[in-house]
Amino acid sequence: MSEALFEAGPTEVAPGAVHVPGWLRPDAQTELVDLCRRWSRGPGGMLRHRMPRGGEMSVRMTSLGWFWRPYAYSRSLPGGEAVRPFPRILGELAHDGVAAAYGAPPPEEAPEYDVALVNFYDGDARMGMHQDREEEADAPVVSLSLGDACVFRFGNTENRNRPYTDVVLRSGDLFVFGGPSRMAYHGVPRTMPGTGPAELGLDGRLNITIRASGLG
Ligand SMILES: O=C(O)CCC(=O)C(=O)O
Ligand SMILES: [Fe+2]
Repeated sequence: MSEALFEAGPTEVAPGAVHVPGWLRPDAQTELVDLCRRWSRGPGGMLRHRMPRGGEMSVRMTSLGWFWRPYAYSRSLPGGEAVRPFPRILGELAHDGVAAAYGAPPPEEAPEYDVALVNFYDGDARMGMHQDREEEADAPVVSLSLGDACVFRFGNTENRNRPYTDVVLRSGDLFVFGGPSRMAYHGVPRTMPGTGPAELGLDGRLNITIRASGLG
């Protein structure tokens, strides 16, 4: 029997880390892929960042709201150009995503979502285990996946190693990590080329993480 016969609800992978499969309807996925294409054309474009030790990331990335590079945010792009403003739709998706994952929207006084990183993975791209720690606010990170599925490794807050849980993130899935899991190490050991919905017309995987920078 195919597992697709069962409509999976939210699953808590670790305290404060919740996976909601199939959260984005197909038309919302299409709209987001179109927006990602527009955002990736600039300013800034899709960059493969250089790591402090010299290697290049295999993932291509564009920043919205604040510019991220290993390992800091800045207000403008390296050339001095302004970063593309944080799109209102991503603020709404972050709010609704927190509500869907936790069963309650962010509290009134919660820090404002103001930055998003758009990651593009071709079939060979991956992301090593890391913490999202450049933010100064403790709001949950809201992650949306589009296109090819991937293995998302969600670990512990101590180090890059076990214990961790491997979760398959598919197109339209929501993953929220906050509270005791906000500083958990996580990464993408591999994608699964050719597994995205054909109608998206996307060769590869896009991931959008929406965050509160706390940088004001
Ligand atoms: O691609 C993903 O699912 C995770 C991306 C991520 O961890 C990040 O952008 O910091
Ligand atoms: Fe991350």
